[in-house]
Formats: sequence, C-alpha cells, structure tokens
Amino acid sequence: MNLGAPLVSLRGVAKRYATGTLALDGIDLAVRQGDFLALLGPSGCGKSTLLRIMAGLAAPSAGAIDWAAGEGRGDVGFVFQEPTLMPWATVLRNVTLPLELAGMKRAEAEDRAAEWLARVELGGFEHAYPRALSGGMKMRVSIARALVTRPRLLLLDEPFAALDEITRFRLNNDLLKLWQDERFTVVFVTHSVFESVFLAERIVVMAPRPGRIAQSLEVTAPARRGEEFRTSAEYAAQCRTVSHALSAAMGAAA
Ligand SMILES: Nc1ncnc2c1ncn2[C@@H]1O[C@H](COP(=O)(O)OP(=O)(O)OP(=O)(O)O)[C@@H](O)[C@H]1O
Repeated sequence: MNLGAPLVSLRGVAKRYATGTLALDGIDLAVRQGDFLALLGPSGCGKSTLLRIMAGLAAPSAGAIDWAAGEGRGDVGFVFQEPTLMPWATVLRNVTLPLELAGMKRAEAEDRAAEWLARVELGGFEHAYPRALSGGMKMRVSIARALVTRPRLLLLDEPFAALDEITRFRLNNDLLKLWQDERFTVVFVTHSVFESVFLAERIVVMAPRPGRIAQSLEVTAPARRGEEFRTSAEYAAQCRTVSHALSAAMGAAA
C-alpha cells in the first residue's frame, strides 16, 4: 500500500435522480490510501449518495471516478446504519458468506471469520444467532463481515447513529484501533461533529441543495486517540472549529 497516494479520486461528480433531485454537484474529492476521512453534513446533503457512488452501487450522472492501479470495486467493504445480518444464519455464517462467495473453502473461511470475530470482541459468539445479540454486537458482526475480505476501502454510512452513546464510544474506540493496526482506507459518514473529530484524520464538510463539498479540514490528534483525547481541550477546540464550518455550510445553503 502506498500510504498517502490517492486510492480513489472523484472529479466533477454529479448525481441527479430520476425524480429531478440534484443530490450531488461538482464533487472533487481524492481519498488517500490509509486515510480516515469523515463526510459530515446535514440530512439530505448527499452523503449516502456519494458513498454509494464510491461503492459502485449507484452511477454518477456526470464526472469521473478513478481508482489507483490495481484497485477496484471488489476491494470495497460497506457497513450500513442497519447491520443487515441474515437472521436465519449464525454469526459465523454471516461473516463467512463473503469469503465463500469469493470462492474460499468453507474450513478456511470459518477460520478467517472466527479470527475477525475475535478482533471485534465477539470471540465465543460464533454460533449465536443475530436475534440474541445487542445492537452494538450486531454492528460488530457487520464490521467483521465488511473487513473479513480485507478490502482496501471501508465505507461506513452512519454505522453507530442508532446506538446509545456508551456503545457508540466503545465502537469508535474499537474501530480506531482496527484502523490503526491495519491501515485500510476509511470513508465514514456521520451527522456528528464530535464523532468526526474523534475518528477522522480529515473531515469533509458537505452542504445541501445541491449536495457539494463546503470545506475540508485536517484533524490534529495524538497517534493513539483514546479517552484522554476525547476529554482534552484540543478536542473541544477542534469540535468548535468543525461546528462553525458546518454552521457556515448550512447557512450558505439556507
Ligand atoms: N433513490 C433516490 N431517488 C430520488 N431521490 C433520492 C434518492 N436517494 C436520495 N435521494 C435524494 O437525494 C438527496 C440526498 O440524499 P442522501 O440520502 O444522499 O443524503 P444524506 O446526506 O445521506 O442524508 P441522510 O443523512 O438523511 O441520510 C435528498 O434530497 C434525497 O431525498
């Protein structure tokens, strides 16, 4: 992996839905390899649309998307706000499925899936069914399922928005640790200024009608972010800056 070089670049990307809504316009964005990028903006500014275009789940109506050589859509993992697990299958089966679909033998896929379940703190839950798990645990399964194929790009669409604050903080910490250990590239959609500053290296603030990029801000933080960073004056100051940027983006749109 060539850390810092663009993994995927969007140039002049626009999306108009059949309804006539211009969800995105003039999006220029380069996602660097190994980066943790947050897309922050109010409801309706096109964050999900942008993520779906990066995943190849939706086509842009204008503009171009370029992937670094050797990378492609097959290298994308997606985590949705809803964990979207198969209710009739065990946790282990849910996580082995993408590997088996990629042609891996069952035994090897199960070993690999068990390893990722342990990494998201779900060792011992392999044979549980999704209904027996809490919301946070289901989200952990969803993250393991997205990472088990070792994608170069992990896209997360407000993954923790439906969880209580304590669970969200824990998942934030654990996702950061995985990212610090593995350095896959992340694009993380959120409404939360606090979450974006805690997690991201770079925050792209979006504005609505039409969805566009209002500002891009770098976050400065210690190499290992933890509870100390979350309660620091430095964190509070950056949250204030990002909050102002978001208000300005929304004000300009109003
Ligand atoms: N399939 C669709 N058909 C028509 N319009 C759509 C479709 N999906 C999204 N839109 C519209 O495009 C705009 C951007 O939606 P999108 O879901 O990308 O925004 P968002 O920033 O992710 O919002 P939220 O935070 O509420 O999920 C909105 O006006 C939305 O109504």
